[in-house]
Amino acid sequence: MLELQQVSKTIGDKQIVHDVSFSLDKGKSIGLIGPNGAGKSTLVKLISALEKPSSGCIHFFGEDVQKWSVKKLAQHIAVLSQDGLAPYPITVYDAVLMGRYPHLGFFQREGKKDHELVEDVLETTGLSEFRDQMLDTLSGGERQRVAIAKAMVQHPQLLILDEPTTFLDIGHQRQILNLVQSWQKREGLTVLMVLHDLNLAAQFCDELVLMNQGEIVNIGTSEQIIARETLQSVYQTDPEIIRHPKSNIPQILL
Ligand SMILES: Nc1ncnc2c1ncn2[C@@H]1O[C@H](COP(=O)(O)OP(=O)(O)OP(=O)(O)O)[C@@H](O)[C@H]1O
Repeated sequence: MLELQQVSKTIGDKQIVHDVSFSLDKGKSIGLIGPNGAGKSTLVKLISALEKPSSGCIHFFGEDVQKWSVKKLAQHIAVLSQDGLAPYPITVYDAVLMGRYPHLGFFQREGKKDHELVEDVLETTGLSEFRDQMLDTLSGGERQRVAIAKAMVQHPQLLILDEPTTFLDIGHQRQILNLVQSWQKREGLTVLMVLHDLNLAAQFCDELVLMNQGEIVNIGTSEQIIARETLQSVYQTDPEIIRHPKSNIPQILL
């Protein structure tokens, strides 16, 4: 569904992303991990066509995303940044409804179906009680949930999340990732998320792509990637690897 072929990005004389190739199947989730400055956010900007690669190509269902209009991009790909939605003075309901805009025609107003969808999604995301509250009065965690709700009504095929848990407490981290995971399983959503927390990445992603210095170091399951030698060389630290008592997934103790 998503395929990157030898994608590179150079800014000035600095090569930020170098020769990156991987593919992502429909309905799967990939965790993009790696140390600070590895090139993860830059790669996300390239995939979501916010930036152009210097060389290589990115295909979505066989089409070059760089050639897509902004509207077509928004119909297929939703991107969530780490701080969620900007705190504009509009209600939660209106902010979520904006997720329908890419699907409306020129000058077309939202219809009954759009409003029903917003109601459903507010319910699913536990936001019904906030529907009339202004976005700029919400906490960071609540705003992040509104961003997920808006992405849900946008109905993308690919959801990209750049560090979605940065400003969230552990309860809300789990809540957001559970929401994304159940959406993925329910509707076959494809997910690409940048995560610094390797324990969450191991628990919530089907596959991990480990980057360092602009390049892919390794791609595999958490079993393959969350291994002492692999992490030691990339992160310059010596973590203990243990097993999650319930899921048996490898987890890191620093
Ligand atoms: N516009 C730019 N001009 C120059 N250098 C840039 C630019 N954008 C990114 N970089 C550099 O590219 C490298 C990769 O940045 P990027 O933000 O993609 O890394 P990252 O893996 O997301 O890092 P972090 O985990 O710290 O967010 C960094 O060294 C950064 O300074």
